[in-house]
Amino acid sequence: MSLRLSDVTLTYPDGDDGRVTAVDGASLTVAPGQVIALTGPSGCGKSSVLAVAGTLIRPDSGVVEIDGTAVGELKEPERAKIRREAVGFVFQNDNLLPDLTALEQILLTAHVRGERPSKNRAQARELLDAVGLSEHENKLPGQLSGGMRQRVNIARALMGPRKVLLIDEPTSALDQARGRAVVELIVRLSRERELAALLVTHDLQSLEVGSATGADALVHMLDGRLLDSELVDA
Ligand SMILES: Nc1ncnc2c1ncn2[C@@H]1O[C@H](COP(=O)(O)OP(=O)(O)OP(=O)(O)O)[C@@H](O)[C@H]1O
Repeated sequence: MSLRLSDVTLTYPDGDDGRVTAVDGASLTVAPGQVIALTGPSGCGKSSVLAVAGTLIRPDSGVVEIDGTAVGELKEPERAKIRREAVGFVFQNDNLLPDLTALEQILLTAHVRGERPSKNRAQARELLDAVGLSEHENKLPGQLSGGMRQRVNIARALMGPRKVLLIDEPTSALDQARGRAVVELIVRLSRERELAALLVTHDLQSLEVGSATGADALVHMLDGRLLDSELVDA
């Protein structure tokens, strides 16, 4: 399994000597090529699940496995390596740098990993092609529409030997048609590349769970708990 959370609990200090429980005993398995959507009210813990799954935060208890490795037992440099190489993040804002072209935005990820851009140019071009932007590789973010920028963002998240894709509200800045196209793109690329994808969203209209172009399952979250997790925990 590419991503597995077993009985994960995460608390934060509440600023008053106490702790707030953001994730409460969450168990979830996402297989390669599977897309699980996670939804629930604001503050229920969705982003915290992504942060734990992506090794950005260590949980208080429980096990997180990425591509079969229990990442909680690793030291920080090893966790950082897995995060840089195996995990792609897509956040709601595209966070593109204003002075880099679409191609350069994607190459930057490899540059951060210490690789030479020339080595990765072919993969970056292939990713731009996969998101339908090969004719726009030299454009700056200011010359692209919101939907195109989000597609650059997705291509950037896929650069490298990815196993897991973690996506937080990718459609919130888009209208419904573009939002649906972005979700379809995430689903198609995750299946083609056998990525385990966990997609946080409020936008259930863009989802079409169970259809050919939709997520494989929808998991509801409330007060830190995954309500339907048995559906996908087999
Ligand atoms: N860094 C932090 N320090 C303290 N409490 C936090 C921190 N981050 C999140 N929380 C709290 O943890 C709980 C879960 O927050 P989280 O952001 O994971 O929820 P969410 O479902 O993603 O919300 P939203 O949909 O609004 O983004 C909330 O009560 C929130 O206030």
